[in-house]
Parts: sequence; C-alpha cells; structure tokens
Amino acid sequence: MILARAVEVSRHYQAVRALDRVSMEIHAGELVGLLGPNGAGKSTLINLLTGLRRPTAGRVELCGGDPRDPASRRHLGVTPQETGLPPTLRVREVVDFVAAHYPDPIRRDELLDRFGLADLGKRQTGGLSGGQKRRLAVALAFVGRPRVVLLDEPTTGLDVQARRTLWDGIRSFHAEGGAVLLSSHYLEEIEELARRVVVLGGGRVLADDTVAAIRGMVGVRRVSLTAGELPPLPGVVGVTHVDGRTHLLTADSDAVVRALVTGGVGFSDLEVRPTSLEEAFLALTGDGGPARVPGQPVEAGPEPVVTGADG
Ligand SMILES: Nc1ncnc2c1ncn2[C@@H]1O[C@H](COP(=O)(O)OP(=O)(O)OP(=O)(O)O)[C@@H](O)[C@H]1O
Repeated sequence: MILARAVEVSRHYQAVRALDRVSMEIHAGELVGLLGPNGAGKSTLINLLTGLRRPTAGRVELCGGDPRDPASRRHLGVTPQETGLPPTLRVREVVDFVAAHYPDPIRRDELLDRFGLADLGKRQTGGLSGGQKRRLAVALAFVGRPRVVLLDEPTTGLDVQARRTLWDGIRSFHAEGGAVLLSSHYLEEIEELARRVVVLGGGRVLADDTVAAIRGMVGVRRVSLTAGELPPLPGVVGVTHVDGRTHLLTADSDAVVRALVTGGVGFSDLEVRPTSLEEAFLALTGDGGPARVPGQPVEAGPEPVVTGADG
C-alpha cells in the first residue's frame, strides 16, 4: 500500500525550480532516506507531501488522498526542519497538548522514554538545550500513532549520543510497522536506518534504490595524479584540482589508468584509492544546486546519472 506519493511533481519559487518532475513513493512499513545537499529540494518535497505547499505541476498523494485534506493527514506525523515549542510549557504538557488531538495517542511516558526524554517531563521547554528541543520536536511526530512519519533533517544539531537515541526511537516505530521518510545530508545516517534511499540533486531524483545498490552503482574510486591537461577519460564523474594535483572520481579506475597510459599522458605520483561515502554522494549529486526556470538566467543542474527500478 502506498502511503505517500509524488507523481511528476515540479515546484517553482519564482525563478528557482526547486523540484523538477520528481516521482517517488513510500509504501506502508518502509523506512526511506531522502538524501541531498543543501538546496537539493528535500524540504520542498516534504512540504508538498505534508500539504504545506502545493506543487506547481504534477500530483502528490498522502494516504490515498490530497495532503491538503485533513482526512489524509490524520495518519501523518511530521517534524519540519525548524520547530517552535511554547517556552513556558513543560515537556509533558506539550506532549499532552499534542496527544489531545488524536483518538488513540501513545502513552506519554512511553513516548518520552523512547526518545530519551524520560527525565525531562517536568522541565519547561524554554529551558531545554537545542538538542533536547530537537528530540522533543521529533518525538511529537509520533504521538498520534501515525502510519507515516516525515522527518526533515531530524538529527541536525544533535551530538552522537542524542542522535543514536533518536535513531532508536525511529527504529522502534518502524519495527512496529510504521513508514518513515527521513531527509539527511549524510549517507552514513541513512545507512544506519534505511535500506532504500532517494537521492535528490538540483531538484531531480538522481537515484532511487537500496543504499547498497547505490554504493555499488557508484563504486567510485579516486585517481589522483600530477599532470598537465588531460584528454577525455572514460567513466570520470568528477574532477577537482587541489594544490597542483588532479583528482578524478571514477567508477572504473582501471580503465582510467589504462587510458592515461595508452594515451601517452605525462603524469607522476599516481594514487588510486576508494572514496568515502561522502565523496560518492558528491559524485552522484554534482553541485546539487537548484535548476532555473526557462526564460530566467540559466544555471545547469546535474543530469540524472542513476535511475533505479522504482525511479
Ligand atoms: N519559500 C521559498 N522561496 C524561494 N525559494 C525557495 C523557498 N523555499 C525553497 N526555496 C529554494 O528552493 C531550493 C530547494 O530548497 P529546499 O529547502 O527544498 O532544499 P533542501 O534540499 O531542503 O536544502 P537544505 O538541505 O539546505 O535544507 C533552494 O534553492 C531554495 O533556496
């Protein structure tokens, strides 16, 4: 069963094309990562799926209906990128206030316990640390026993311990059959939680597949060398120049080295090494910035380089 879906969705903000014909869906019980750099369109997509904004073109669905219809949102939990909490209310009062909106809310103590907030129930939210506020804001998404939860960069500003606590809370919801879409800048974070990842860059879906498949597809290595101008080389997905050295990101380092040698390129200090996940992600997303709407000054977005079976 599909709980949230975008079909050929575009969203423009004046000259900026924040999303460009994006299609993706979240099935019941699925935990999906939404990965992309700043400005990739992650928040825009989440805002469309939660009904906070309308698409410029295309269609969004939530629980089989229009996300702007309250009936569709009854089974939705959401934490936006920034949340305001009433500073004079105590943590447990905030939870109770939100719980009062739902027919069968989760028990307050159980919720606070799941998100590592058990000791903070009596504290006013204004006196919480940034990380504690963030954990509370995320926990609130789960109060109404939703079927699908959309979390926009839930772990921003959290230290390692707080992040792990939050992940555990998300995992336990998922283990009970809940569906989650969670945006992040970090493959490592997505990898901790999700098997499937949708990669956004420049407002487009660059990949939609398992984390393992994307790692495999990218399989990027870094070939570094000191050389003059290089001819076109096979399979190179990114080139950077740092301190007089050239770094080539490629899925086939053997082919690149062969081409360098057979092409008679003069080079020295050749080094080939695997890339980190972060570098692989950058290779996938390019600069990841927003595309421009036709008729406005053009700034090319990256081409989609990977499309998965669901893409
Ligand atoms: N209300 C708005 N008005 C104008 N432009 C906007 C608005 N909201 C988003 N944008 C632009 O749309 C593009 C996509 O933004 P969005 O916030 O969806 O990206 P993101 O992937 O969530 O980024 P981040 O990781 O930085 O939160 C950006 O270029 C952004 O500046």
